[in-house]
Amino acid sequence: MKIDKPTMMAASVGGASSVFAHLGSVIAGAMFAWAILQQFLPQDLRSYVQKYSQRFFRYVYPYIQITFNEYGRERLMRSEAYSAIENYLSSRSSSQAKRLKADLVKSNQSLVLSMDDHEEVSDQYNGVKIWWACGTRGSKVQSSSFHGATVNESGFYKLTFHKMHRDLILEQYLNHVLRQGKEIRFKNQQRKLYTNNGWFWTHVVFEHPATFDTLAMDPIEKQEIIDDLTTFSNNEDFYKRIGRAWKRGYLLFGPPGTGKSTMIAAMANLLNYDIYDLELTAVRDNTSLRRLLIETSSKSIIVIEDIDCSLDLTGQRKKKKKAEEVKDGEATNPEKRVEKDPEGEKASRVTLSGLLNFIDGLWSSCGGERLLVFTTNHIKKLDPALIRKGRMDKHVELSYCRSEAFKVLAKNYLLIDAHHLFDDIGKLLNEVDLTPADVAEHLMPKNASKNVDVCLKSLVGALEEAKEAKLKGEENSEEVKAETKDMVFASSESAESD
Ligand SMILES: Nc1ncnc2c1ncn2[C@@H]1O[C@H](COP(=O)(O)OP(=O)(O)OP(=O)(O)O)[C@@H](O)[C@H]1O
Repeated sequence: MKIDKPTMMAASVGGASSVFAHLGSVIAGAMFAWAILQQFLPQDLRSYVQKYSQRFFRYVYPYIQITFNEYGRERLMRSEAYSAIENYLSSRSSSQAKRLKADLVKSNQSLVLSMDDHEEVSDQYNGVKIWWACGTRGSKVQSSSFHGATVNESGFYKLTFHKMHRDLILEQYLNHVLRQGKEIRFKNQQRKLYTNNGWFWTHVVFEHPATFDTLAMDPIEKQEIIDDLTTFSNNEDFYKRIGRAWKRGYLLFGPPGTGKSTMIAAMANLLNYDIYDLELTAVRDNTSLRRLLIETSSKSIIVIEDIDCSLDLTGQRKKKKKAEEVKDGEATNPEKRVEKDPEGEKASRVTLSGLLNFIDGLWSSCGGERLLVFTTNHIKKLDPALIRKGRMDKHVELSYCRSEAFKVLAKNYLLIDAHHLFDDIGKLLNEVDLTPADVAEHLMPKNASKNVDVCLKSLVGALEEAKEAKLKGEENSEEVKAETKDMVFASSESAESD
């Protein structure tokens, strides 16, 4: 059965004016009769008539309407449902509505269209037709304040459908609209990079260009990570079914300059997630940590970089280890030491158990889609409780640049897939340890013409130097070993003769 909404059952264009004239006189007549009746009918009888006329109207009018307001009663926050509907209707509005509103998103790069007030569009769901109308309540009130006008306007969407489809619309269609609308919003939305300033977050627009295509690492391992991430992101129902919070922990480890931060940016770009870069040393205590983490939104990556340096996560205060860390840590990554805020470290009382309680407990009650990523240059320094499976589900080692990873860098930096120096470079890279950051430095354009040969020869030179230094180092250590052996042998001989 084909159902048409009454407002859409307009007569043909030719008879429209006579229909409206007739309708107008009927309404005017009814209003006049009602006004007269109100004069003479007693109060009780009047409300009785009102009640039954409404019932009658409901009975003959077979449509249900639902209104979604832009703001709640407090007018503080824009309703999420309203935004989701606006996004969901965007494509239908641009193809059906005659009057549209336009908005710019993503640094003015893309235009989002929505229907203007009093426009109406239709939608189909499982063969059922649905109508959406848009309107505004209130008005712009001119005020004498410095800002000129106070906006009291609030938009709304009105959904109309036949009452025989009530269950389908309420149980399935509305969920479908909200879910799709949120997805569209995430795609259009600019991603943000949040950092914590003490116990509150501040953010900037996140525009890191790294992707998994530009990340230099073993291609098989890379594909595994991409599959793992996309499976995680598409599996809300699975997590619900098995009763687990929709979260996944990644531990990225490896020497400095091997691409841990770059991989986090690539993850965010792949999944369209925001990043929350949590600086633990700036968090005073476990309560502040909990507050910060509760404020993180769904579809986000919460990152704790250099977790081994962030805090003493064995539950002891940082002070004890400070001398030791400065001694062995500065050699591996001097920059990190400079970044450390001694004030923050003094003030921070975040403990390992506070962090673990959050990872295990809090997310389960918050719901939402979140990745937790820890990075470290020294995996052995970490407490095993922190990185056990279930907390850190996937351990990814980012290591020195080998020939496969080099090919990715050459393609990105020099736009080449092959070169006669590739074989030599591949062999040398397998013999010495150079980080992708070091290799990339040699592939940066040396002059305006971006000479490929110059770049690759510079890399070969650096690799040969590194090989020579390695061989020398090995020879020296052999000599030292031999000398030590001789000394041990001599001292044991003298001990025996004694
Ligand atoms: N695997 C990689 N693929 C592509 N580029 C890389 C890779 N590793 C490093 N780089 C380049 O080197 C620079 C430093 O890399 P990145 O900051 O990601 O390393 P990191 O492992 O996080 O280092 P750290 O431990 O010091 O934080 C980046 O700007 C990036 O361009």
